[in-house]
Amino acid sequence: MSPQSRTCAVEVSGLVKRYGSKVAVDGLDLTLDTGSVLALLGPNGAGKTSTVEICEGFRTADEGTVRVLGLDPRTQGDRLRPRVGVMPQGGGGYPGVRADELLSLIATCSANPLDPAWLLDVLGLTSAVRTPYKRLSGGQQQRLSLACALVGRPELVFLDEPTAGMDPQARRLVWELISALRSDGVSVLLTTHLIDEAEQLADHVVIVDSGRVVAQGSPRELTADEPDDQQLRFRTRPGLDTTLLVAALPEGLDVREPTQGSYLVEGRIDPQVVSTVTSWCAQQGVLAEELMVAKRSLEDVFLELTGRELRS
Ligand SMILES: Nc1ncnc2c1ncn2[C@@H]1O[C@H](COP(=O)(O)OP(=O)(O)OP(=O)(O)O)[C@@H](O)[C@H]1O
Repeated sequence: MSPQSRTCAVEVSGLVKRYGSKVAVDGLDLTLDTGSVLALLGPNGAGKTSTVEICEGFRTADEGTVRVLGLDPRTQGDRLRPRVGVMPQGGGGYPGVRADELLSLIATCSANPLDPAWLLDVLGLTSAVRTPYKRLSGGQQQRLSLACALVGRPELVFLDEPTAGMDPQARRLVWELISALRSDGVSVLLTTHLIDEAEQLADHVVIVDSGRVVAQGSPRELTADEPDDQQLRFRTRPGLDTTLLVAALPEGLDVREPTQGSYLVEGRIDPQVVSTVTSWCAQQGVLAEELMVAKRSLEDVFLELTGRELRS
């Protein structure tokens, strides 16, 4: 898409959100292109939900500007609501309401809703339609919440941790649905702390930590899928002196032991490098276990940028 024809579903600039002395969002910028999927990826407490809830109009920003479908969510919410779907974190249904009742109620608020029965079927909830909300499993509540976000045929959906608490099968189903939304031209802004979710779904990933953007780009850009930017990983006895290995490897390759017994060789990995590493291990009298060559993951990118693991 040329820059001229690019349109934005969400534009956030210089966003700041404070709770008392706590700065939850600290000058955050992001842009969601129309018809694409943006993943806001970060650890617990990074400021993802605060950002999304400001975009949804549920919270007020302390500083910065937010435009959603060209409108201000705080003052023009009435015009936005019919066009936007929201899946909040943690469900939010009334304890006694049945799945079909809740979805039908929300459908009546829309001018041209999807068929609730069809949507419940797509989301694998047909057997639970008459179950009260409080008796649904966490994963079923999540899927019902997603159905509520989608039943009004929104142009834009906000999904806050959409697959939290789901089993792998349900997670796969939701991923397929999000991909289908994208194919239909719906814009999606989702939050997640799951690397694979961001990698699988997102056109654009914004990595946040402590309320700030630490990196952003497509998953491919962020992991720099270049031949010179690979890793050879293996596990063996902790604390080996890698000086001789570094000397035996071609210039430009780096060897580290980031966690005990887990070794990383970084740079251009070719067959000769693999051979040198296994020979060195043999000289040390150790076996290189779980040896693999891979590109950098988003997890590695996060670790490099923040010095912490994403799940911490
Ligand atoms: N209503 C509130 N009052 C006070 N502090 C809050 C409030 N809401 C969030 N915070 C704090 O602001 C910071 C950012 O929280 P936020 O929920 O936006 O992050 P998050 O990235 O969505 O985290 P999670 O993945 O756990 O949902 C956290 O330190 C949190 O404790």
